[in-house]
Amino acid sequence: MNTRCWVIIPAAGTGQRMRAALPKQYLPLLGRSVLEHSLSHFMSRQDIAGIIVALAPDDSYWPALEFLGKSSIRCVAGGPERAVSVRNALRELAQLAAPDDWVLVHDAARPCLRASDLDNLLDTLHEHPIGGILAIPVRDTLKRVSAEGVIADTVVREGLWLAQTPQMFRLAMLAEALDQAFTFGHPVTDEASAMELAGHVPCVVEGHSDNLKITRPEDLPLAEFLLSGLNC
Ligand SMILES: Nc1ccn([C@@H]2O[C@H](COP(=O)(O)OP(=O)(O)OP(=O)(O)O)[C@@H](O)[C@H]2O)c(=O)n1
Ligand SMILES: C[C@](O)(CO)[C@H](O)COP(=O)(O)O
Repeated sequence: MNTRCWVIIPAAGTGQRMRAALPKQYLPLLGRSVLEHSLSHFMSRQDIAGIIVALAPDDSYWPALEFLGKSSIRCVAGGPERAVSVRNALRELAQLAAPDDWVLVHDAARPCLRASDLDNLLDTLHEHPIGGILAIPVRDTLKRVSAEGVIADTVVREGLWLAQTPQMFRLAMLAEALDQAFTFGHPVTDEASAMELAGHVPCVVEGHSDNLKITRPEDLPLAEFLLSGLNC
């Protein structure tokens, strides 16, 4: 049976750390919004069955966006945390997809995803029983810093990776894992954390550091440089 691939784009955040006048996923980036760039990596792909975007319930920006293919995207109400937004989208997706279908969750705030990294993730994991994530190994020395702003200790960085998105998991497994995380009150900041808590062992596919998450003001000009250089 051919399993299909679906995409969930959590785009319901408020971008507090960005300190911008509007949610960071709607900030302009080379002539279109950050969100449109992130969506564009999936819109034209024949191997993506559909896209669900989780929007803030009071989002007034999405209706004003006009781009080719927008009407093919389903929208759901996001929640107070990213994981709730993803869970809401999974519930919508459960009406469209089969339990063993793949779901790729990709942050709206990651517009610089390389097509080659997405291809590599799909090619590496498409027959895997569980799935996994894009990630990059830590390159800097890591310090744990105390509340007083001084170094408490140095964290051994061997084996440490920075999780990115897309995070690619079997739909039913992920939905169950997220529900369990909420049931047991475990806050999760990514899908892999919920899968780990459920006892699964997600894979890691190495990506690139330019798949940055636009989080703070300095990230936007960096994304502009990367996108113009990568001709994404
Ligand atoms: N309740 C939330 C919070 C975040 N997100 C989305 O999850 C992605 C990663 O979250 P993050 O970078 O933390 O975005 P914000 O929560 O908007 O940022 P901040 O923490 O600075 O407010 C973003 O695309 C964001 O829109 C979401 O869909 N629902
Ligand atoms: C999912 C994620 O991008 C992986 O690094 C990250 O956990 C999102 O965290 P945020 O605090 O919601 O930005």
